[in-house]
Amino acid sequence: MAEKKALLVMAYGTPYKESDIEPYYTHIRHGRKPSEEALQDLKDRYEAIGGISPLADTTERQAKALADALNEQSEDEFELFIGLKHIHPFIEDSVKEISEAGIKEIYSVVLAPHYSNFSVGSYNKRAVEEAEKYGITVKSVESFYEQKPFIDFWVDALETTFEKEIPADEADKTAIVVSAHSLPEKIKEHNDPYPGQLEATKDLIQARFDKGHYFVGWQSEGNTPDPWLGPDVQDLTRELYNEHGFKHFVYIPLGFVCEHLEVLYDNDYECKVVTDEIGAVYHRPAMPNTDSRFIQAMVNELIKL
Ligand SMILES: CC1=C(CCC(=O)O)c2cc3nc(cc4[nH]c(cc5[nH]c(cc1n2)c(C)c5CCC(=O)O)c(CCC(=O)O)c4C)C(CCC(=O)O)=C3C
Ligand SMILES: [Fe+2]
Repeated sequence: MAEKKALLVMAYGTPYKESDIEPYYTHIRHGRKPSEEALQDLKDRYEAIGGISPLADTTERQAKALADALNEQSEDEFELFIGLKHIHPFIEDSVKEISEAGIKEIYSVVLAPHYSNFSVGSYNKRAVEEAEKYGITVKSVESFYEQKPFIDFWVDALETTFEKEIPADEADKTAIVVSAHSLPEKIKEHNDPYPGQLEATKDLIQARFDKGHYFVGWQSEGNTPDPWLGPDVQDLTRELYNEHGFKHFVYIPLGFVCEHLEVLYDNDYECKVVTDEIGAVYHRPAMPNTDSRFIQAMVNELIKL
């Protein structure tokens, strides 16, 4: 039998308890402490979604579902390790653990569908740099947004939303807002594939579900002076209402893979403030979480490596 391999599932990470918020935020800011005001603002947002984020638990369930599906479908045997970007277990800690387990080959995937040098690229780089210290090889999934089961998931989510929540004669008065986490606009200078991949995801979904009107937006931009990719989903909502008078807004934040702060606050609270203000109806289908189609999209990419 072939030697056991490591499946390294990487994700953003979230505070486990309130006292983790400050070190977590400091890590996101590359070691610079946030101001008291910015820290309080983040604490208030976690408080507004119920104290802490469901992300830690969901990441674990997603990783386990992925490892199970991969082990069922692959001839190789994979042992699961989780490595996080901004809190323990950090990516480097997990790679060290893999070396201590005597495993020589890592297959890695980030729980994010699109590739940017700034996001998925930086996770992969951290894994590779640490693995090199131990003579471990790393093969990485770079993206999975094009995978048919991933598109199936979102097409089905839209079909269900239109069927259950939007009267047939109002489908034409509906905006579908496709979004991902914004990144600094300067990524475009280096031909980063991220904006094009979000646009392509929209096209793949639209080719299979052609009700409503599609728009691409960006959300959750950081608090820095440099310009970020836009339009921001809140501004876009207002603009679309002013131009077209849409009655329904369906948000599909498909750059994310589960309900967490960015979805529960930036969409479900902030975008809803705008739809309430203009008198339109807010819709946000459930996120993939452990849906088997989402899991299969990642399995298909891992098996190709
Ligand atoms: C591309 C990208 C993804 C998607 C891909 C991936 O998943 O990797 C993502 C996901 C997430 N981002 C998250 C949380 C945060 N991101 C922040 C700040 C930032 N994110 C950035 C990028 C991304 N972030 C950037 C460029 C910054 C600015 C940093 C700077 O200052 O240069 C901040 C600081 C405060 C604020 O700005 O809100 C927080 C709290 C959570 C966890 C939510 C939870 O706990 O439920 C998740 C899944
Ligand atoms: Fe973030």
